[in-house]
Formats: sequence, structure tokens, C-alpha cells
Amino acid sequence: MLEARRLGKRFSGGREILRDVSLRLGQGESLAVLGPSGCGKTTLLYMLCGLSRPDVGEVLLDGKPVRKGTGDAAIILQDFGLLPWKSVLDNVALGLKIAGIGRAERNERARAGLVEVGLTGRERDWPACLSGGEQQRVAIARAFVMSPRALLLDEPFSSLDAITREKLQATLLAMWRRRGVPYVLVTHSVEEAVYLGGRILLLAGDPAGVADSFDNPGFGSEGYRNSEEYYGLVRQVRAAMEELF
Ligand SMILES: Nc1ncnc2c1ncn2[C@@H]1O[C@H](COP(=O)(O)OP(=O)(O)OP(=O)(O)O)[C@@H](O)[C@H]1O
Repeated sequence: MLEARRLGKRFSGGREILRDVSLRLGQGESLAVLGPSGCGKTTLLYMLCGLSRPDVGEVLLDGKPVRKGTGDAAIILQDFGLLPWKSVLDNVALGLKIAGIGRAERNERARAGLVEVGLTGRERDWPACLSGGEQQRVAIARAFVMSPRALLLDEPFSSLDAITREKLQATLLAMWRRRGVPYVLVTHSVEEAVYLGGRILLLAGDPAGVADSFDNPGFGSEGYRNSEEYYGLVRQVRAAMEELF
């Protein structure tokens, strides 16, 4: 269970970015966050994984304060965040290495992670030899091999073409189904939010807070993207955004 309790954040200079943001996400659940540019979505994700400390409130993972660098709450970024001087295998194994896991075990886990994301045989390649979609697959494998208890994704597919994006969305859903790791996805795409979020939060205001939320029980299911339910919710969320943003 990932729980944010009444988070507030100010940056130096005193500007208040976020106020009173709360959320709860249990095993096997997912949440998509939409909000205008600059409203604090990335800041929220950083607080959820312990990379940034809230000024007010707290983030709990299974009842304990979240800590950075543990891999308990893993984050996947838009620009993939791979180390260019390390091979694909070493990139996937990086978090395991930092966690002190021996070479044989971390390589085995990293290889299994690469199989899961469809990159068998690319272990020795450099990140620069991979397409954007393949690099993001490496980043997804790197996050999942840590067996995180929560996964945070910051616009992970936004720089990819439509077909690659859909393939990676399917990869994310397949891994989520297998492992049940709850995830929070920040996106600018209403369609992506409605396809991948079991709940959808709209952040708005100055400072930003949770302005609206929508339940989305059908998310991620086979054929959902072509269903009336999906299109109806896309329209509903879009209308709420037009009013709020
Ligand atoms: N370390 C920092 N110091 C000062 N201000 C910051 C810092 N990090 C972010 N900000 C400011 O906080 C606000 C929220 O930034 P954040 O990146 O969280 O927004 P966002 O909603 O993710 O934006 P986008 O959708 O454009 O990616 C912005 O105005 C940004 O300039």
C-alpha cells in the first residue's frame, strides 16, 4: 500500500506548488495523474518515491516512511535515465548492484527482466544502439527486477511514436498483471490515463491539489480502448479538464 497523506510542497523562494494532496494505492491498483504543465506532477512523483521530501504531510509504503535509494518505490522517467557507458545488461542490473546483490544473481535477474520486456539477445549492446522504445523497455526491466512495492512513471511513453507507445503500454500492463505492483502514472494524454489508470486524478489550482477524480474499473482490459465505456470516460475527463485547467 502506497499512501500519501496531505502532502504540501514549497520550493526555495517560497512558492507553494502543491497543497493537501492525498492518495492511497493498494496492491494491484493503478492511478493516472493529469494536470496542466508545471502544476507539480513530477514533484508529486519525486515525493512518492522519497527523492524529494514534502514540507507538509508524509508518504508511507506499507505503513513505513518511504526512503530513497531502496528501490522500494521505483521511478521510470521520460528520458529513460540509462547510463550510456554501461551495457544494457549492466543498466538493468544497476539497482541490484547498488543493493549489494552479487554479480551472478544480479545478472541472472537482469537477463530474466530483459526476456520479460522482449529484449533477449541485446544484453551486450550499448543504450545508444537501441531505439527510444527499446531504451524505455530497458528502463522498465530495470525498475521491475528490483521487485519494487510501488512503481512511479513520469510521462514514460510521451516521446515515442503511437505504435511503440501502445506496445510499451501493453508491456507495462503485462508486467503489472504478473506482479500486481501498484503504479502511479503521470501523463499528458487523456487517452493514456483512461487506458492505464484504475483511477484518474486531476491536479489543478495554484497551489495545485486534487481537483477531481474518476474511477475506471475497466482499464487495461482486452478491447477496452475500443469500448463505449472508454470513449465515454475520455469525454468526461476532457470536459472536466477544460473546466479546471
Ligand atoms: N527544484 C526546484 N526548485 C524550484 N522550483 C522547482 C523545482 N522543481 C520544480 N520546480 C517548479 O515547480 C513547479 C512544478 O514542477 P513539476 O516539474 O513538478 O511540474 P509538472 O506538472 O511535472 O510539469 P510538466 O507537466 O511540464 O512536466 C514548476 O513551476 C517548476 O518550475
